[in-house]
Amino acid sequence: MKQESTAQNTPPASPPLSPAPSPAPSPTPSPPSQHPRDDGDPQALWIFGYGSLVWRPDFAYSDSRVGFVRGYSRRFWQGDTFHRGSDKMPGRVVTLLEDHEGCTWGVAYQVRGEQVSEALKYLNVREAVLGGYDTKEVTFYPQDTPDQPLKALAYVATPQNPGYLGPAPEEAIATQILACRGFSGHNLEYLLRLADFMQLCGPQAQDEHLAAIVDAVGTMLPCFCPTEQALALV
Ligand SMILES: N[C@@H](CCC(=O)N[C@@H](CS)C(=O)NCC(=O)O)C(=O)O
Repeated sequence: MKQESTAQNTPPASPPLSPAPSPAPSPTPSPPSQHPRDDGDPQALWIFGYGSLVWRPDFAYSDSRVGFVRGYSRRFWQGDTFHRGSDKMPGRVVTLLEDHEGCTWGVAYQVRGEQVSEALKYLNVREAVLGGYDTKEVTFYPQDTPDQPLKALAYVATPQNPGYLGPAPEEAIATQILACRGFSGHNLEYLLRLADFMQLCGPQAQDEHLAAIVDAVGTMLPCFCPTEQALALV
């Protein structure tokens, strides 16, 4: 799926949100040479998104593919006190859990030339500095060519990071999502945009954890009687 190499690219899921808040000066990310390279183009790098990167990459890329990674499941187990929550009310965002039976759908973005260092510099702030994520090499299977997998870089929040919240009943996660918002918007928007993307991927892309949280939110919303103050937060 060819994209113009501009930061205004619209990934296959839905148009990007308003630009992320301008990041604070970031520590120098690890040199790109340490990251998985595209065999076809050694200057290129694929970056796998499975959460907000699916609908708002906010970095320039040359190409994108919808597809999946095997051996991981997506879980709303990472706390977030910046993008979708606050120190007092941390939101919940996704990470990847190693799961032999797991399969997680998302979007891989190809960055080339100068895009590589720009993307890594930006993501280092958005994901690592502000989000507590670490980088990990994964094997990405494009939906259209699963027999031609790609090495890609993913940002994963491990249990060792201070923001990690870990497992909770889906109903509790839904309640937390309904109550939280941060600098990038309401946590509910994060959930529903991800659910929208999974809808677009078609029936072969299932995420029971995500679906259970969306169902729990749907059950709660009618009796979620926000106070005037709570409405002001949405
Ligand atoms: N690393 C995952 C999750 C990324 C994610 O959701 N990170 C949060 C940081 S806590 C973020 O960037 N949020 C921006 C937003 O919520 O719009 C991905 O590849 O999409």
